[in-house]
Amino acid sequence: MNLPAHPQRLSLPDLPRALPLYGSQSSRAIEQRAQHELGRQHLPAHTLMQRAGAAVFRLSAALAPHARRVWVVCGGGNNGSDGLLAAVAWQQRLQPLGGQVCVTWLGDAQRLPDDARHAWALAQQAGLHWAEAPADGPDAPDLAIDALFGLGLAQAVRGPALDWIERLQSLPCPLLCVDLPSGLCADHGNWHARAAPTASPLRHTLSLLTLKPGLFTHHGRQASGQIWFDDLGWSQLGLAAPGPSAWLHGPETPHGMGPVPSPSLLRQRQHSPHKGTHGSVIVIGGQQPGPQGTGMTGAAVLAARAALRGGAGRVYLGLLEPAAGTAAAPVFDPLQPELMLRPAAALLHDPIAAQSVTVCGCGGGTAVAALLADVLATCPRLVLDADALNALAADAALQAQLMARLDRGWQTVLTPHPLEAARLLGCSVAQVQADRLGAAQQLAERSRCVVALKGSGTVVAAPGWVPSINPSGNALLASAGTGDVLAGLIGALLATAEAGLEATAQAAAAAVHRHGRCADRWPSEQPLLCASELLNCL
Ligand SMILES: NC(=O)C1=CN([C@@H]2O[C@H](COP(=O)(O)OP(=O)(O)OC[C@H]3O[C@@H](n4cnc5c(N)ncnc54)[C@H](O)[C@@H]3O)[C@@H](O)[C@H]2O)[C@@H](O)CC1
Ligand SMILES: Nc1ncnc2c1ncn2[C@@H]1O[C@H](COP(=O)(O)OP(=O)(O)O)[C@@H](O)[C@H]1O
Repeated sequence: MNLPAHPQRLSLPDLPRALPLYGSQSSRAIEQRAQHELGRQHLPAHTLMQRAGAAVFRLSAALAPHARRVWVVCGGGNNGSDGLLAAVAWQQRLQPLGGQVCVTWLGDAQRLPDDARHAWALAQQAGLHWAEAPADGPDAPDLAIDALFGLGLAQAVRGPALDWIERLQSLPCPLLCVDLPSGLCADHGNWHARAAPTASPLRHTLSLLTLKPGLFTHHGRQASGQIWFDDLGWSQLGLAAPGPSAWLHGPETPHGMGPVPSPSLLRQRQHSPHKGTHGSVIVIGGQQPGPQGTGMTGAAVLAARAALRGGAGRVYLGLLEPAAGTAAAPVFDPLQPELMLRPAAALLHDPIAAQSVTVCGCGGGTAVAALLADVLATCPRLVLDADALNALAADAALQAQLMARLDRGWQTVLTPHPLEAARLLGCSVAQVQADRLGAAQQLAERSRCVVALKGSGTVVAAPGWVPSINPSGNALLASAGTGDVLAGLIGALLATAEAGLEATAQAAAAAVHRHGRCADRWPSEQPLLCASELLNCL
């Protein structure tokens, strides 16, 4: 048998290059092409499945080399057949050692696809031990393989599989999920069983033939654990793949352009830059305390500081006017005196606005709505965040103004979290989360903007392009103010980017990646990362 190359450990977040992701439909098309080509080359029937089974066995043996009691849970489709072949290989290994493989099988022997029938026959010959559940106590499994459902999971799981999935995901031993964790939707990262699994360092997923987008967004990262990839020899077949459903962001950009130079690289290359070389950023936001005492000045300050730390040469902070009878705006930021504070309206009417990137909305409250038409009309390069997005969602005239910006060659980046995206799309948060790639793309097409839909696996989309999923970041970022830091950082990277939609999308994706990587590099002994600490890592 032609053995596949070793499974490759995906070292997130720093991939050497962007990786194509294929949803269930394109994965099946790729499988068909591979099967056809293998047949044309006169390789034996079931070669692909044999390779998949061998890859599962090999990786599981590497993860748990001393395992003696292996529980393999198999479904009645081809995911299950990969599991059955791995179970047979484990049986051959463990028999002389006195160990045991226990197989739980959910299938109908009368209605099996071709590959699965073959695997079933091999499993019968091997004399595996079949049971509804593994032993408990001292004989409990020390390795488990989840081969219940993969690409074929069509709807919410019902019946005994629900209990098996729950049990698999909570075992105190290493678990290898075949292709996808059973319960996870390959296309969207939705969870179709009971409660989505909590994170576990014992969990691994080996994605076969293709990498699927659902592994990297919504519930995907948490449910999959460490992700591995084996292309089952696809790259050696020399066949053209269909266009990817999405990209997993890497240093080579997803849309075929060269790498985006970071401001620090620019500085290294040039000897005599001046502050103008590194671009200017204006931050507009920070509603100040009104008569009720509520204010959000800090959000705009975070964004402005992030723009500075992100490499912008000059940063202006335009705080929204205080309401009559309330305290005057601060005149400078004592912790970051480099920031230049001006009233927001004055900045908008200064020629600086035409030459800068404007980040608008952080902590903007209700006050930002009054300025938004002016911002859309005067700022050629714009990042809209938070309350600017909410104001936009509530006003059709502003939306029309936003859409028209691209005709002037003006670029806009929208940075919604799922609730803001739902408001903009006129749907529910659940609908956004159920198809994050689709929601981001729809919003990008509708608004004619670059969109960064935030959350686990932030999606960056632009009109007419294949979206990308960001592989960096973690739940440490789930705290107030980290989004403001991201908005400021996008502003900084845009300030030195080329003009045009592609360069804008690249800069946004690069900023999202850098922001997430700070959280990934945060020392594990420090359990909390607040937004102002995040600033120090940019
Ligand atoms: N396409 C590929 O990329 C390759 C696929 N292989 C494996 O084959 C898998 C795809 O095989 P299949 O198409 O047979 O799909 P699966 O094996 O993932 O699932 C299909 C089976 O699950 C049942 N099922 C689906 N949803 C259910 C639900 N909600 N509740 C209960 N039962 C449900 C179906 O009736 C069917 O019996 C991949 O995930 C992978 O593991 C590998 O063998 C080789 C390459
Ligand atoms: N679980 C998570 N995994 C990765 N990134 C996350 C997670 N939760 C939040 N984030 C990131 O944290 C930031 C939060 O932004 P946002 O919701 O706008 O917060 P705020 O408005 O309080 O600043 C976004 O960049 C988002 O992608």
